Amino acid sequence: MEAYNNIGIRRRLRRFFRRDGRALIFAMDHGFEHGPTDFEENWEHINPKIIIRKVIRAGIDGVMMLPGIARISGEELVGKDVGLMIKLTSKTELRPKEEWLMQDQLGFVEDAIKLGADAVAATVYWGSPYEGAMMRQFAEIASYAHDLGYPVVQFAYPRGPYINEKYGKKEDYRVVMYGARAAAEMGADMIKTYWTGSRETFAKVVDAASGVPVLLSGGAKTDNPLDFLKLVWEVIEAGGSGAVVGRNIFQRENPEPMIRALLRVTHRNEDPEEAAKAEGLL
Ligand SMILES: O=C(COP(=O)(O)O)[C@@H](O)[C@H](O)[C@H](O)COP(=O)(O)O
Repeated sequence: MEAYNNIGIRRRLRRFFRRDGRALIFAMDHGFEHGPTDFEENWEHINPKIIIRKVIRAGIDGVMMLPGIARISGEELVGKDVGLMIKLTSKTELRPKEEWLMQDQLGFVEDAIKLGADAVAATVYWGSPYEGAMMRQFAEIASYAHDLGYPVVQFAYPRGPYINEKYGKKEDYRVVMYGARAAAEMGADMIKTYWTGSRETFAKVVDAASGVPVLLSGGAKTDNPLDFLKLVWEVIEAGGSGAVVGRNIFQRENPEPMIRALLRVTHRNEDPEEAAKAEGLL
């Protein structure tokens, strides 16, 4: 059993990562996690079928979404060479603010498998008063998924009152590094986390994960596409394994050139300015 499920995990992880060990993954959980207003900049992308068609056409390596979005846009993914990651925890911003530090389970590993997932994902807010509940939730998802040969991705986000008190912000490299390390120690197969502000500090986060791939969590859309390309370039230079990007893709009217430029930076180590020029972004 052990040998079988290990092979399953490795094969399924490769559906996201190219031979260079890097991946560009499109994130579309915002309608739930931030609310549909995130799509107002480019309203047609509220329809997952439309944006998923575009990101696949541009050559994205993988997509990440909640179970219902995978159900709605499922046809777009059939027969396509793209990894599917289903996220099984979330929270809305409608709940009382004191509970924003918790993500709850909204689906099950079996649901993700039925939808054709290649990996499942769950968030842990390291430093939250609900940290223990999210650890338990992650452990249950991981134990079940690993038994069946499915990789598990942790969105390892430091977030909580003591972090702000002690370090000033959740992006301080010491706490991002701590979260990534905790995710690796829990048995995550891939880690998604925040930018720490510099290549040197992000490299320490990568070191702390000790071989578990660390991907950037994109963040808010930058006005200038070049700024975001530069950020992803820094991640790659720091030893990061790529990026999981939502708003910098779906909030752009024409996301395909941006995706192609991101792929150039991620997989060809292309200079961000050259990549932007090549795709007509400058
Ligand atoms: O993790 C998320 C939210 O994080 P957040 O609480 O906004 O820090 C997701 O909704 C997104 O998948 C993630 O932020 C990646 O999308 P972008 O940040 O690139 O839009």
